[in-house]
Amino acid sequence: MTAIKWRTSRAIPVSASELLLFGGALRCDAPFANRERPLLRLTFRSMARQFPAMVGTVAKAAWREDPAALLTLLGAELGQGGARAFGLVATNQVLVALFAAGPTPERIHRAVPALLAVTAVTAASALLASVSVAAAGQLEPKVERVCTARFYRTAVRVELATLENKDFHRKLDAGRFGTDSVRMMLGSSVLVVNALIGLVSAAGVLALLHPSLMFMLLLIAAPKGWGAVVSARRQYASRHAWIEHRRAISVITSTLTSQDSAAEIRVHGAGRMLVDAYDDMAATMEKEQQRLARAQAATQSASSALSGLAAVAAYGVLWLLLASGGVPLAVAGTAVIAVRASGAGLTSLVMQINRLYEEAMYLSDLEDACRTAERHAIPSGGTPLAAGVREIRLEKVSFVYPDTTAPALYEVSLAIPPGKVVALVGANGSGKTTLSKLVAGLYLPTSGCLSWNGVDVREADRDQLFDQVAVLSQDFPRWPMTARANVHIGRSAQPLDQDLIDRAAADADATDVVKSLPHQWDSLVIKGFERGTQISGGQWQRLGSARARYRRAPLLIVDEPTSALDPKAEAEAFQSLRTLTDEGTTVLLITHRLAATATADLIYVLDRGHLVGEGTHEELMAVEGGLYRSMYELQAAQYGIESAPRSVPDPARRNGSPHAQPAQA
Ligand SMILES: Nc1ncnc2c1ncn2[C@@H]1O[C@H](COP(=O)(O)OP(=O)(O)OP(=O)(O)O)[C@@H](O)[C@H]1O
Repeated sequence: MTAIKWRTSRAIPVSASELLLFGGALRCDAPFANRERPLLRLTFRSMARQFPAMVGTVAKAAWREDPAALLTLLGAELGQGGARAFGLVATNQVLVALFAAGPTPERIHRAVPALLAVTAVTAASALLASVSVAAAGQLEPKVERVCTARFYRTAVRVELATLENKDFHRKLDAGRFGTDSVRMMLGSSVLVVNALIGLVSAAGVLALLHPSLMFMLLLIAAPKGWGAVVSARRQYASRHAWIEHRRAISVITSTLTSQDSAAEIRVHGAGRMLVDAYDDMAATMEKEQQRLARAQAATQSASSALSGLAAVAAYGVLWLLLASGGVPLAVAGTAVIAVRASGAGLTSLVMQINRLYEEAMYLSDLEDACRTAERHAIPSGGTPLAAGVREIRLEKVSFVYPDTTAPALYEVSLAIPPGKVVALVGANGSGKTTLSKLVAGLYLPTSGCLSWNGVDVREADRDQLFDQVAVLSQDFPRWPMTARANVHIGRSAQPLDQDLIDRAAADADATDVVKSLPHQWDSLVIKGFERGTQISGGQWQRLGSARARYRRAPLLIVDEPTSALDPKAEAEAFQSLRTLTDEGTTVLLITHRLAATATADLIYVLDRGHLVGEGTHEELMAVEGGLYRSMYELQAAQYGIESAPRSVPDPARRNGSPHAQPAQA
C-alpha cells in the first residue's frame, strides 16, 4: 500500500470566510505531510511491524512510572487469555461428554466436571478483567501526565525564533493531539493485547483440535485488520490536512466569548460576522467529515465482505472435514463456538487496532515535536556570565526574523552602560522591540556580535543571562491567576517572599490597586471564576510593573511601560525608573513618549532597522533636521510647548557608547 492520497485538501472548495479572514486555504500541503509524517508513507506490512514498537513506547513510559501496576495489568491480561484457552478446552470436554454414546443422564453426569471447570474459568476471567481495569486506571493518568509534562517542558525551552516558525508551530499543534493519545493508547493497547491473546489462545486450541481450523480463523481476521489500518491512516491524514483549519475555527470561537473582544463583538456587530464565519468554516469541515465517512464506510464494507467470504469458506472447510470424518462432531462444535467467540473478539480487535494506529500516529507526532523542540532548545550551560551588568555591546548586529527576508535590524553598533537609563526611540517598526529582545537573549543575532560583560551571547550561559533580565513588555502577559501569583511569577524560581512582593507593589504604585481588590492579594484577576474580578488596563500595568520589579534583575527592559497609565501615574512611573538606576539597575526604556526620554542618560534613535542617532536629549535636539528633534517637536507641538534645545549636554551622563559624538541621519 502506498502513501495516503491527499484528496482531502484539494477536493473541498475554500469558503468565503476562510478567504476573507485568513487569506486563503488553511490546509496542510501534501509535500509537507509526506516529508514530515513518516508513518503515512509506511506500507501495511511495515506498519504491522511497527505495532510492537508502538505498544512498547507506552509500555516503557508505564514501566518507568509504575512497574507494579504494569506487571499486574500484564498478568491480568495473560491470565484472561489463559482462562479463555482453558475455557475452550473445557467446552470441548463438555461437548465430547454430551455427544458420546450412552443414556442422557449418564452423559450429563460425565459432563459435570468440565461444566464446573467452565464456570470456574468464567468467574476467574471476570475477576482478572476487574484487576486489569483497576491497574489500567492507575497507569493511564500517570503515563499521560509524564508524556504531557515532557512535551511542555521541552516546548518552553525552544528558541523564540524556532517557536515563530510556522512548520515548527504545526509540529507543536500536532504534538498536542499526541498528549491525549498516550492515555488512549494505553487503554487501546490493553484491549488489543487482550483481544490478541484471546485470538491466539482460540487459534492455539483450534490448531490442537485440527491444524486447518486455525487457518480459518486467520482467514476471517486478515481483511478486518487491513480495513482497520486503512481507516486509521485515512483519519490521521485528514486530521493533519485540516489541523490549521481546526485551529482557525477555535480562534474564532474563543474570540466570540472572550472578554477582550466583547465590546467590539457587540457594538461593531463583529459577533454576527464571526458566527457566520464559524458556520461557513464548520460547514467546510463538515464536507470533509462526510467525505471521510463515505471513504471509511467503503473500506469497512470491503473488509467486512472479504471477511464474510472467508467465513463462508471456513464453514465450508469445516463441513467438508466433518463429512469426510476428518474431525468428530464435538470438535466441529468447539470450532464453531471458538470461531463465533473469536468473531466478537475480532470486532473489538479491529476497533482497537484502528484506534491504536491512529493514536500511535499522534504519539509519533508528540515524539517528533519533543525531539524537534529538544534540537532547537536554548542550550543549557555555556560561558558563565559575571553577575550584574558591566556592559552590553552590539557590534554590527543584524537580525532577520524567520520566514522573512528584510532585516529588522541592520548593522547596529551601540553600547548599554551599567546603571543608566538608556532609551530606544524611533517610529513604529523601526526595530526597538527587536533590539531589546536581542539584548534579553531571546533572539541571537543573524550576524554581528552582541556581548554581555564581554561574553558573546552565542556562547554565553543563556540561563544566567535570563537571570539578569526583567522584562515589562507592551503586551505583557495578564496571567489568569491571583494578584499574588501575578507578581510572584516574575521570580518563581525563588521561594515566595511576601515582603518583597509588598515592596515591589509599593515601588510600582500597585499597593492601592491590590487593597481595592475584594480579596486583596488572593483575588483572582480574571472575571468569570470564583473570587474573580476585573481590573483596568492601568491597574494591570501597575501589577505587571510590580512583577518586573519583584524580579530584582540588574537589567530592566521596559517597552511602553506607561501606555495605559493616567498622566500623574505616568510621570511617577518614569521618575521611579530613575530611582532604580540609583540602586544600580540598568534600564532599557522603549517609549514613544519623548518627554520621558528627555531625562534618559543616553538615547538611541532607530529608523527602519538602522541606528541613526545617539546622544543625550540635548545633544540630539541640537542636531538640525535630525529625526529625534523632528519627532520631539511634533509631539511638543501637540501640547503647544516650546521645544528649543535645553541646556548644554552633560558629557558625564554619556558613558560607554561606541560613538563619542551624536550621530543623526
Ligand atoms: N516576530 C516577528 N516576525 C517577523 N517580523 C517581525 C516580528 N516582530 C517584528 N517584526 C518586524 O520587524 C520590524 C521591527 O519590529 P519591532 O517590533 O522591533 O519595531 P518597534 O520599533 O518596536 O515598533 P513599535 O514601535 O510599533 O513597537 C517590523 O518591520 C516588524 O514588522
